[in-house]
Amino acid sequence: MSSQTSSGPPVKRTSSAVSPESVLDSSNSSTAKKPKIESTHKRKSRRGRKGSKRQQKQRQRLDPDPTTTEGVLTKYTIPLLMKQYDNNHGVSKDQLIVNDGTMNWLLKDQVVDNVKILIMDVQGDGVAIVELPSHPDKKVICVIPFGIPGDIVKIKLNQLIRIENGIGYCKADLLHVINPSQLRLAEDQIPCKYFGICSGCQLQSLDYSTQLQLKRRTIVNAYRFLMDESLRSREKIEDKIGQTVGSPLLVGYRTKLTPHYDLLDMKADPPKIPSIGYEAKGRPEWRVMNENQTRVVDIEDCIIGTPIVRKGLANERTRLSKKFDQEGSIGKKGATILLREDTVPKPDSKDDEMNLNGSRDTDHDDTVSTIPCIVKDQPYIKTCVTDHNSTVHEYVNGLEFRFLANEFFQNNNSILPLVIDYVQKKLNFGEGRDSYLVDAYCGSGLFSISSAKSVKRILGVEISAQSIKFAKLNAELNHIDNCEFIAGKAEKLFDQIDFPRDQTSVILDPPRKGCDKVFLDQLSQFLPKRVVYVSCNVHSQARDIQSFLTETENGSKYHVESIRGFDFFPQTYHVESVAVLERE
Ligand SMILES: C[S@@+](CC[C@H](N)C(=O)[O-])C[C@H]1O[C@@H](n2cnc3c(N)ncnc32)[C@H](O)[C@@H]1O
Repeated sequence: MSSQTSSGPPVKRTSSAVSPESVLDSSNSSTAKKPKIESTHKRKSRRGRKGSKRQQKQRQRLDPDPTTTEGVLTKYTIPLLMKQYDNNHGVSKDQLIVNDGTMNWLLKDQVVDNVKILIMDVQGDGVAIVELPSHPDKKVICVIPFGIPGDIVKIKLNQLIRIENGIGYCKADLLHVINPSQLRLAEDQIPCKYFGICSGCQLQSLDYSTQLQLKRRTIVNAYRFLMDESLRSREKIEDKIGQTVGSPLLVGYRTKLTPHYDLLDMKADPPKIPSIGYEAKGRPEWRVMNENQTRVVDIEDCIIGTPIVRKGLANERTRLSKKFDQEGSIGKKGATILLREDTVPKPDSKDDEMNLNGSRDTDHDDTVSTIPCIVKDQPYIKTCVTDHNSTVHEYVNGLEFRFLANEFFQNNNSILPLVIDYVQKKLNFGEGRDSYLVDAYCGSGLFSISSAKSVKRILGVEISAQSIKFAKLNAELNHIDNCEFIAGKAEKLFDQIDFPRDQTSVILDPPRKGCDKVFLDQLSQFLPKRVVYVSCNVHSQARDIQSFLTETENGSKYHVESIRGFDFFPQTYHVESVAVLERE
């Protein structure tokens, strides 16, 4: 590790001991106040009854859903930090800035030196308690994107946000790393030049093993926060949370990117071509500082995209730039660009190749850009699809999946074989295909079709009629005749299920908000042998598992068998969590 940041003189690393385990220290969390948890649909109807949209937004800001990143920050991380600070430093929380509506303009733009980052929040931002030069008797909690625990940094205060009990926390920009944490990688080891400016990735300045440990810690903390202490200790939850499984690809893994641009840029006088990329985050001097930084960072290349998606980004940027030169605009709507990898058999002739669906290289004879690959020992090619309504083809463990380009499909093809293998083991199908599988929130049938050979019958349910159409097609393409798929809300499956419960396993893979209470109640009444809950939001997963085990008819007959993270999105804070419930 080098001991130098990108700008300024050589610096010494901080001597304070910082282990990956303390990246988000939660040692006192068992005493943190547990939030009052309401299921998502209850919150919605409560909101629906009261007030205008503005009032609802205001209330949401003051009382965010505890399963959202803002909810975790304000209801768990900040109270925990205050408690630790209280204990360790003898500083009363009376000294913290209260946001009474007058403080915002006093704080804004203050530059503070020698700020020590104490912990990292669930979104990968550093959090510190900052002594204010303007108010020597006061302190303010600051959330500092790209700060790492143990860093000593220079920051600029930004917006003060009011949370529970009038306490405020301040968003701040990391201006300069004065003394880097032991965890921080040297500048030249950070893979992307936009890191620190672009909001897309949060963890590139940590090595991969630290990223994985951090993601396990996110899961541990989510269960500490959202599950009752008595249930946690009865279930020995923390002992059951395994090491997070890494992605085989650390960059070049994302089969879908959706960069966007700001239409307002074109309204300037004279109009200018908008930046195409991702939202800007922070205004760092510690990385490349662009004086004219716009709301969207202009990204020429995104290293987490697969090679063909990266090529697609370059093509689309050239195409839009030419369009702007000719027409003075790149369009009035559709400010998001879809780039999705498609894998198809290599066409026999050049003519067929010209007719392929995919982004074209307008700098080189307008041909569709392709990258050769091998699928099932045959020559295939990859293209980058940009049309939302195109059918996309993807191969997982030799099985073919088709789906609409703008519908859901997992975005990291490299980790899917590991996840599918793990999930199938946990679904614990018996010998001789006498098991049954229910696939709730099944999308275009990834888990069903991957499991079809091991079970007698499968029933999948999914709210998107388009995805169900493709799930049926995918079963046919892979010569599978024991899967049935129905369109509708997940609970619809209980209307028609006739599987023997003792031989049935259920896989759930809901969207970020998690499951509805009505679904969990019916799942419990159905009483399957096993439940494997795959989630892209471990906080809603923890809430749902707490609710299933303690509030549903048969919940007490289940116990948590294991919980394990899978890193679908290296370099970002996201983690996918797979929890397994087993009936006694
Ligand atoms: C995270 S994706 C999982 C898809 C699939 N398991 C896969 O891996 O490809 C969640 C899916 O749930 C669907 N969905 C959202 N709300 C639903 C509901 N209430 N009932 C059934 N499906 C729903 C979405 O359309 C989406 O396809």
